[in-house]
Formats: sequence, structure tokens, C-alpha cells
Amino acid sequence: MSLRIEPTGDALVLSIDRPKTRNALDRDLTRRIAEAVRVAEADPAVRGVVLTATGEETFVSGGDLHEIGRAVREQAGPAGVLDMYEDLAALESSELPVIAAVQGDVYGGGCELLLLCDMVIVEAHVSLAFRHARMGLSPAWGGLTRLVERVGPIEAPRLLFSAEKISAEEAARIGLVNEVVPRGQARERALGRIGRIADGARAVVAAQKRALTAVRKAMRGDAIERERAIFAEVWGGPAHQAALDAFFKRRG
Ligand SMILES: CCCC(=O)SCCNC(=O)CCNC(=O)[C@H](O)C(C)(C)COP(=O)(O)OP(=O)(O)OC[C@H]1O[C@@H](n2cnc3c(N)ncnc32)[C@H](O)[C@@H]1OP(=O)(O)O
Repeated sequence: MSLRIEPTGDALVLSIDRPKTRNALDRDLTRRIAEAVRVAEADPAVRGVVLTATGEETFVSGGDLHEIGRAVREQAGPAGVLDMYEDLAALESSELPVIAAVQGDVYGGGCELLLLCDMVIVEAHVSLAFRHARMGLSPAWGGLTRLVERVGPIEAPRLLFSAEKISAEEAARIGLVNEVVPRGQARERALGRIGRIADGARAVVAAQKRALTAVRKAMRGDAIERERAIFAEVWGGPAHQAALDAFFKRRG
């Protein structure tokens, strides 16, 4: 099972659990995430979702490079990866607050996943890297647009073009994450925040989430569609092919 689902206090805790791929996101996993969010919404006792992962080293290693490599080899085009966004977007559009509790390093599409959450709590040892450029890609799941929203037009190009790793502390300084907590404490902190949210009315938080969604939609215009068209443009190109070859060659 790639996603563990565990009701805890006022929250539904979703833990990504694909240790053999360092918690890479594949289509089955994104479907499970969307389905779990729907289950949480249908249960009046649930007041928020905590998204976390198992293991201490990696939160999410990005899109599943085995699945991506197969699609490139079979010349299937980028539709499979792009379609995963339909599922992942459930995190942002949900009427429940979603908090990411990040216990390990985050790569590529994993950073895009964080940006779909309402709040992000990271442990102090964690690093984050928008690895897309190193993989010959650009974000596919709205991560470029949301990165500009969160950190602004000065920092976004730096993170995207260089694919550099940044520390948890730097991520908080530039507004990419809300809070840095000591190792092992992200999940508890996220649950604490959901508990505090649960002191108020579910309907009011839901209304605020609807308002946030409307504001973002108005501000974004067609930015996400344009971002995804750029992803399709670079998909399967020479840089993408070379990065996949290098990844698989390293592993024999
Ligand atoms: C729109 C989506 C765009 C994207 O997300 S593109 C992907 C961006 N992500 C990356 O470039 C990260 C690729 N992975 C790595 O750099 C390293 O594996 C990583 C995460 C630092 C972990 O390093 P290590 O602890 O040394 O482990 P390792 O490299 O030996 O990997 C262990 C096993 O995990 C697998 N793995 C790691 N990242 C994966 C991925 N993204 N998709 C699918 N499988 C992945 C890797 O193949 C290996 O398994 P195996 O030994 O080959 O069976």
C-alpha cells in the first residue's frame, strides 16, 4: 500500500509510503491521495488533513522516474504525468485545511506537492530542491506558478534554474514554508495546528478555503495552463532524455 491512512485526533493523516522509490509519486499514489481527501471531506469528524511520509531521509523524491522513463521510451507523451495534477489538485481545492509535515528531503515534483498544501511544516534537517531543470524538465503540476506566488519573482528563478538544494531554514526565510521544527516533530506540530483549527467552525474554515481558491484563480489567470504547456514542450527533449539515461545508468 503506497499511502497509509490513519485517523488521528481531528485529522486524517496521509503518509506516503513507497520506500523502494524514496516515496516517488506515481499515478496510483496520486489517485489514492485524491480519494483519501474525498473520504476526509465526507467525514464530519475530520477537521483537516496532514500529509506526511514514512522514513526519515526522504519526504518525496519527485515524480516516479521509472514511470516517466517508460512513457518516454514508449513515446507515450506527457499526458500521464500531466493528468496526475487532476488528482493532486484535490489537496488545494479541498474545503479542509491541508498541512504538510515534512520529515525528509524533497525533490522536484515533491516540492510541487508541498505547494498544493495550505501550510508546510518542515523538520530542521530537511533540504528542498526544485530538481526539474536537472531532469531536463519544468514543473508540471502548477509548481512554477505557486512558487512565484509564495517566494516572489526574485527567488523563483534562482530555485528553478539552478535546481539548488536549500535548507529548511532558508525555505522559511524566503516564505516557501511556514515553520521549521526539530527532527521528529513535524507530524505532532501539524496535528496541533489542526487541533487549534478544530476549535472553530468547520463551515467557516471551508468558506475561507473557497475564498482563497477564488482569489488564487483570479490572480493566476491561465498561468497554470501555460506552465503545463511548457512542460509538454520540454518533455522527451534531449536534456530530458540525457537526464533519464544518467539516472538509470547510475543504477546499472
Ligand atoms: C513533474 C515531476 C518532475 C520530477 O519530479 S523529476 C524527478 C526529480 N527527482 C529527482 O531528480 C530525484 C532522483 N533521485 C535521487 O536523486 C536519489 O535517488 C535520492 C532521492 C537523493 C536518494 O538517493 P539514495 O538514498 O542514494 O538512494 P538511491 O539513489 O540509490 O535510490 C534508492 C532507490 O529509489 C529509487 N528512486 C529514487 N528516486 C526515484 C524517483 N524519483 N522515481 C523512482 N525511483 C526513484 C532508485 O531508483 C533506487 O531504486 P533501485 O535501487 O534503482 O531499485
